[in-house]
Amino acid sequence: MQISRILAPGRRSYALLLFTRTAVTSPSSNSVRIVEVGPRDGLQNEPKLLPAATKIELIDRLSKTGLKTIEATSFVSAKWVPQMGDNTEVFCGIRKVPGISYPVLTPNIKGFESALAAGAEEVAVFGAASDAFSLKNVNCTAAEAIERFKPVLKAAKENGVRVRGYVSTVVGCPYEGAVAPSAVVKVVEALHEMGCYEISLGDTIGVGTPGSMRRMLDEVTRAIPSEKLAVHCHDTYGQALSNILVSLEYGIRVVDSSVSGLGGCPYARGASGNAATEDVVYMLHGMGLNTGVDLDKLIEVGRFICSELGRPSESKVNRAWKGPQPQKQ
Ligand SMILES: CC(C)(COP(=O)([O-])OP(=O)([O-])OC[C@H]1O[C@@H](n2cnc3c(N)ncnc32)[C@H](O)[C@@H]1OP(=O)([O-])[O-])[C@@H](O)C(=O)NCCC(=O)NCCSC(=O)C[C@@](C)(O)CC(=O)[O-]
Repeated sequence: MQISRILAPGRRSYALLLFTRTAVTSPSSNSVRIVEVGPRDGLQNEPKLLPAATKIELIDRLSKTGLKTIEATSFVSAKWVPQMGDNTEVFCGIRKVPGISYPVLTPNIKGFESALAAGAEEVAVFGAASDAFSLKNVNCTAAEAIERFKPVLKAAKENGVRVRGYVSTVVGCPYEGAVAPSAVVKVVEALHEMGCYEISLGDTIGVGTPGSMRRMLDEVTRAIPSEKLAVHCHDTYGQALSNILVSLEYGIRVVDSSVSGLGGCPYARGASGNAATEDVVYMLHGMGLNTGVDLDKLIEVGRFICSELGRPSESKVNRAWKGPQPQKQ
């Protein structure tokens, strides 16, 4: 699979072409699951409080696009992230479609208990590979955050709730700069051992490049199988799609993205939105990979939320879209 590793650096573009062919012809690797993070990651940084009804409508519309995972909200402190203060109202207000998972973020047992009371069946804990970011984001070090997750994982197991894990700052930290792959491995292994069914690798501030992603993925995929991994690429430096392509090369088949590229982390200054879901889906479909997402419907949802927010879409595909492309005869 990782053809680039056996080719000289100058020949890596050929490697990607070869990889694309491999992916298209191998049925087992032909599908990619998109984790839509727009309603949570996309909106958490919005300075103006959005009505819960708009968030509910966004999620309900996303539920009709073919997406199978839609991160709905987070059960964090409203003092820290005011935009998520309506978590219970939003979570209870959405029309849950059978077959779609609606995970919510829970930083500690308090958040987990509130999420459980609201009826959550999947939660996500979020750690980081750098202490400085962790301290700003959740007010404790990376190692202390892992300790806070232990009771969450225990309670989740007792209640039949699935837990996803996040690792932020996997290639760069807004406060510490470049992050060593070994620091990422440490947190990934801890989350994996603790029982997270999947671990999402977050380039929180979008500074990664195919080079730094490869260096990080070389080590992480040696520690745990790529089937357990997802990528979460912000697009601050315009590298998100390239970085997602690299992760596909490593066998990763779960990609986080945000409709119309909404988002950013309130505790990572300068971070822009995630890779836009429309752009990711367009790229994957163009590679012959299946996402189950109806791009036309997704475009409409992107236009809906951007009109609610009063700004243009960050998705190039959404801005350019003129309807479905003609099919080859
Ligand atoms: C984690 C805490 C709560 C620690 O905050 P703390 O102040 O250290 O917490 P504490 O345990 O000392 O409690 C202080 C107060 O918060 C309350 N509290 C305590 N826990 C909760 C909770 N779960 N829900 C609601 N309230 C809570 C608690 O009850 C108490 O209330 P008070 O007595 O002052 O009235 C805080 O730092 C926090 O909420 N941080 C949120 C950070 C956040 O949401 N960041 C964005 C998400 S992460 C992200 O975007 C990155 C990601 C995932 O997308 C991947 C990537 O891009 O890299």
